[in-house]
Amino acid sequence: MDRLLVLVRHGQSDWNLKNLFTGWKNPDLTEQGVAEAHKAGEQLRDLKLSFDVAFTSDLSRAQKTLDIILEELGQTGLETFKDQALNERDYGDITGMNKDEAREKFGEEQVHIWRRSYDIPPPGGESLKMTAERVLPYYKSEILPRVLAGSRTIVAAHGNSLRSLIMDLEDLSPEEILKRELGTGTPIIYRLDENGGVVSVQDLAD
Ligand SMILES: O=C(O)[C@@H](CO)OP(=O)(O)O
Repeated sequence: MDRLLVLVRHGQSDWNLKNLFTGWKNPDLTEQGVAEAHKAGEQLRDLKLSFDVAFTSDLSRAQKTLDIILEELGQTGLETFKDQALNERDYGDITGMNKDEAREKFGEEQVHIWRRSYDIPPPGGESLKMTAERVLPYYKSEILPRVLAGSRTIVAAHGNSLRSLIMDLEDLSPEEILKRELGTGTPIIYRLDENGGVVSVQDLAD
């Protein structure tokens, strides 16, 4: 049985381009982001992959990325579940702030801690651990059972919601996940065993 799980971070958003903390805000894809989503779809098509079910967040940059990928695969109208459990990590009070300006104001180290520590949240926002605490229950109750039943599954979501899932899938330590950066619009292809363990992983960025 093909237990296929493809994860893809949305293409570049307007706020990625402007270098702003984005979180739960809802900027659109840039032209480059749209192009990245088309490329992701083409890459999956070249690998002759297709899907039985899709999952995405409540945010349009991820939904549009998924739509474009499905269009490239000739699979528009595929059964799709949208849920805010897959949303980006909430950046709280620093949402909308420029990342360079935040470094000037709060210091390089503090901003790095807010962006990449495991369990220290930015003020009023979510840490990666808190993000995992909503992503993983949703993954385990809604996504994984479908993958294990043989439904080929694609998940279009966000840098940090996917990092929290990858940490669990690949059994990474908080130190290891800190260093893991996900490219915009770049699919990662997993094949799972009957218990949900990873048999193989192929990051199309490599
Ligand atoms: O701004 C954000 O919401 C995220 C993803 O773009 O940024 P970071 O890389 O700081 O986690």
